[in-house]
Amino acid sequence: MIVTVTANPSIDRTVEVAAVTRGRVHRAPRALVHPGGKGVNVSRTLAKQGHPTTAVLVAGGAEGSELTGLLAAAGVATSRVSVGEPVRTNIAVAEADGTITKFNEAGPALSAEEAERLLEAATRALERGAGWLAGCGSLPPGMPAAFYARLVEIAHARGVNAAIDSSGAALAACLPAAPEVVKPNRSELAEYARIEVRTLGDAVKAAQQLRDHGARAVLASLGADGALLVDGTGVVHGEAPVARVRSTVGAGDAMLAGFLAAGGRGEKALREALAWGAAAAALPGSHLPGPADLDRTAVVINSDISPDRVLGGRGKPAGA
Ligand SMILES: Nc1ncnc2c1ncn2[C@@H]1O[C@H](COP(=O)(O)OP(=O)(O)O)[C@@H](O)[C@H]1O
Ligand SMILES: O=P(O)(O)OC[C@H]1O[C@](O)(COP(=O)(O)O)[C@@H](O)[C@@H]1O
Repeated sequence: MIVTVTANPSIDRTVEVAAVTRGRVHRAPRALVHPGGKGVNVSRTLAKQGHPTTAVLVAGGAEGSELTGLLAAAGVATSRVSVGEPVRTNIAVAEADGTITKFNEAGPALSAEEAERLLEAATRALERGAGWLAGCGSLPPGMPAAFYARLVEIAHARGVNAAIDSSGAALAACLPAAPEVVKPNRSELAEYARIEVRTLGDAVKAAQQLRDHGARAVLASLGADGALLVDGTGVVHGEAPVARVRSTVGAGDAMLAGFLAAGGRGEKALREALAWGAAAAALPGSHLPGPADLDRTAVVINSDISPDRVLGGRGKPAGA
């Protein structure tokens, strides 16, 4: 069982347009509406793949009921903490060339009492039996940055492994609690290490800093350049090309879901993570992959990593 915790879930709306021109009205033929938030997406992917999961989340207002209704319809078990303010809506604009522009609301502020109830709900879910706890996404305004550190401590006190996917102060603050894995993307690596992450070597350096400050392993997602796994045994890089990228919204969440479903450590889990992340990138909106969407044969693992490989390009050395 994998328990996910989402302190700041969302309703995700994706509108598809041919191309964006700033300052113009765009008529979108359709909008896709999905339950959102990083932990919610990890649980949605696991459920779709037939893996036991419970999504612990805060959900207020009519939007909160819509969110839990959508999750029930998708067969995702939830533990809902009702709060005063309504769930946020996040908008993604998908252009025909694969460019995604996202507008994420800050989300409703939680009171200290609501934050405590979320931790209690997570604790109860773990006590029903879990191998992993995944704490994912931004924290709502006013939530102490130490929230994820407390979640990791709650997991460890019950012999449960902890994975954290967050950014900024919330990511930094969880490290002393020694989560088994953190999952930054390229910009989160750069923000944490305060360096420009231009090459694979830069990404490895930034990931090492996260390990130096407490993370046991770093699963760093690098968009079209795949992902790095940096742990106590070394560094592995892998990738899985996607013929047509439809929407990368949720790709990082699907990737973390694959990693945890495959045991949460080592090259075998990295392979699964890459297959699930690539499958999500090939699907529109926040659609997440089921078993039939996975192509494990597309995954390539590079044990000898090329530190000069420029990210965002296709293998060109830095300065070339
Ligand atoms: N353009 C792409 N081509 C192939 N795989 C992709 C692409 N974009 C994302 N992915 C897959 O999804 C994972 C997560 O994407 P990324 O954008 O790095 O994370 P996040 O969604 O957390 O920002 C990547 O590590 C990769 O496996
Ligand atoms: O909590 P944050 O950082 O605002 O992110 C929330 C958004 O991230 C998502 O979970 C997608 O995540 P990724 O694109 O990083 O995989 C959306 O469903 C949601 O709108």
